[in-house]
Amino acid sequence: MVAESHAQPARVVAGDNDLRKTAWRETELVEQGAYADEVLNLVRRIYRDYAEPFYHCRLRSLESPHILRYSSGSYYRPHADSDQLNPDTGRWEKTLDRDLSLLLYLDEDYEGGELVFPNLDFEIRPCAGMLLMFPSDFRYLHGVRPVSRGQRHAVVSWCALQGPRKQRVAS
Ligand SMILES: O=C(O)CCC(=O)C(=O)O
Ligand SMILES: [Fe+2]
Repeated sequence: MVAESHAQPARVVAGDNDLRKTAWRETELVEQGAYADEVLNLVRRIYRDYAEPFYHCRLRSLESPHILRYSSGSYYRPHADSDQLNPDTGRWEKTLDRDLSLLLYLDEDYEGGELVFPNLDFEIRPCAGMLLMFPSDFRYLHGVRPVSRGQRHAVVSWCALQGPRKQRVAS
């Protein structure tokens, strides 16, 4: 599987049921309004209570979490959260200061929307309350299959870590 650069035209070339669309993603960003602080505190707590002891690391900085809404037809093509493929060299380059990615899922009642890790030959159907964390680099290329019914929401967050292990968190 070869990931493509972020610079993709928003043109649909295939049916709803696969990831062969040229737009990088089709998702909606949910306006968090008065809940933004609560979401940020929740995510900070998750990093502190789960990520730090598991990865033996310390948080350095945290981006404001996003909440993504996937309605029917929404999808996210395979991508790495911190790295981009340089089309000239064919090599992955770290372009964003992110070490760990966090996904927290909010819904049960939808179809499609599986999270796929093409390089790991692994996919999972998120359910409400499921928490996933993984290193943000190209080893953990991931994407979301099109949702075919209902709505799927995900809290998405990325953090940078302190210290020498920050470039590549052990899996
Ligand atoms: O919605 C998901 O399961 C993944 C979202 C994602 O990969 C991202 O926002 O970077
Ligand atoms: Fe991602």
